[in-house]
Amino acid sequence: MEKVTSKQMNLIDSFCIKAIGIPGIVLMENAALKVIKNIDLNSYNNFTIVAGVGNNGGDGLAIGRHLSVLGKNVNVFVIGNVRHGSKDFVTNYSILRNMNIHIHHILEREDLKHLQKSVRSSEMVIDAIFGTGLSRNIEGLFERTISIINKSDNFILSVDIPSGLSSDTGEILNTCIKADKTVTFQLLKKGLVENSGEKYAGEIVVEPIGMPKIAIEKGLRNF
Ligand SMILES: NC(=O)C1=CN([C@@H]2O[C@H](COP(=O)(O)OP(=O)(O)OC[C@H]3O[C@@H](n4cnc5c(N)ncnc54)[C@H](O)[C@@H]3O)[C@@H](O)[C@H]2O)[C@H](O)CC1
Ligand SMILES: [K+]
Repeated sequence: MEKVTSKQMNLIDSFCIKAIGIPGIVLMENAALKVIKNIDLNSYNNFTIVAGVGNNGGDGLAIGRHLSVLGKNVNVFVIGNVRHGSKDFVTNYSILRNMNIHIHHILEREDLKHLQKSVRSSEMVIDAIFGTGLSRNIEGLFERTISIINKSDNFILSVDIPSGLSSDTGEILNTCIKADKTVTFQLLKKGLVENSGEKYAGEIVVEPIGMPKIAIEKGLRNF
């Protein structure tokens, strides 16, 4: 199976959006629905969603919306500065607010007790903190958040990449989510099957999200 780097994925992404005209929010919605497809909805009713403020976080918020609409109990946490949020993250953030779905913001250590309480009462954590945009060592509140999630006895499903794993090299950037399952979008990211990837990714499922072959070939030609 073809393995790609984050650079190649970004090329494919931007070709889809800019050259073909598939809006990023459409890809994000497709991604969210493919994660829902990989959740056994008969076995899980209580979820903790932990989202960063990039598009990986946007995926997480869209997943939370669908789970809520399906009648599941969902606690949504956002970590990072929403004002720095990506465009598509902000779209999904606003939708949740308009639906009066409470969003817990992890801004200081004090806020972690709400996360601790949530993971004690949930059965599954959706890890949507970082995806292919992880760019430096994870520290501070992000590190503590990952530790709380890893110590919980929840089933951990990572969106695209376990947060903390480099999608290019499979190295851990100081700490990493230890996922039971990773649903990765469209193509297998190199880091998932190299170095620490296999130890942290859990079961890997590659789910197409509607990217046309013409876009994929564009990205694969650039390495
Ligand atoms: N490629 C596709 O076809 C699709 C990808 N989707 C999802 O988008 C993410 C990639 O999103 P991106 O916005 O590029 O980056 P991330 O969300 O992974 O994170 C970037 C975010 O995090 C900040 N950051 C990076 N490193 C750190 C750190 N160590 N500490 C704190 N903050 C950090 C950075 O500043 C950004 O704010 C991909 O994985 C998919 O899940 C689409 O949604 C679907 C199509
Ligand atoms: K993730």
